[in-house]
Amino acid sequence: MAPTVERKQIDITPLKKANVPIIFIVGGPGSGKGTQCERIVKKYGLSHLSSGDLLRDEVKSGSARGGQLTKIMEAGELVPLEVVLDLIKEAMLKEVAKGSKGFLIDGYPREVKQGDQFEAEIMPSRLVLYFEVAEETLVKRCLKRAETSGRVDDNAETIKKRLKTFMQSTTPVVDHYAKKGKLVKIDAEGGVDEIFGVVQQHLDKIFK
Ligand SMILES: Nc1ncnc2c1ncn2[C@@H]1O[C@H](COP(=O)(O)OP(=O)(O)O)[C@@H](O)[C@H]1O
Ligand SMILES: [Mg+2]
Repeated sequence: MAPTVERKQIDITPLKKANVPIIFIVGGPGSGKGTQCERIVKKYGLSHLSSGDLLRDEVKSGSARGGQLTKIMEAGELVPLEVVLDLIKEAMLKEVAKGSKGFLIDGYPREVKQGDQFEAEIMPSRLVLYFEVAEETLVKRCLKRAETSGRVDDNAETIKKRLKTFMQSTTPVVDHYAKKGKLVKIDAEGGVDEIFGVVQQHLDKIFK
């Protein structure tokens, strides 16, 4: 039984007051979530919060919790929901204080209960953008990124585990939001510009 993670008491009233659109960005490792989020931020001025980046920052902080996190990430497994959710909440509050127009929550949810917990504690997401890429393409892209990323989890062995985690835990997220009529599935095999063209067709409807 995983040790229960103590929750921080975080007052999210400012988030509820701001009531700006929240978009979940879902996709396998190397599916291009981060790349497309950069384009979206440039065009729509939204706040981009990557769960992986927030976790890596926590690891870099040298905190005791960071030490535990890096082991889980190197194993390609999922970090406890509560840890990620509290990091995201704190980051969202900082953004809202600066007047955020909306959020791209990148790399979260990675399992159905994460999405449900987020929506129960904060507010429902407006849309779920799912970047769909074939497994072999994901592996190729991650190995290519490994040449420069310096990430502890960009190596052949961990990439395989992350893929397994994605197939097992995250693909159910896609069906979960498809059933809610909130999923936009985007073929992300092609070039960055072509994919971003499709992304804009969906986001232009929300952000004038
Ligand atoms: N929502 C999450 N829940 C649990 N663990 C997460 C979550 N997001 C990221 N992680 C951890 O951080 C690692 C890297 O995530 P990320 O940077 O989003 O990878 P990528 O961008 O390649 O998909 C994941 O393999 C996992 O160990
Ligand atoms: Mg990423």
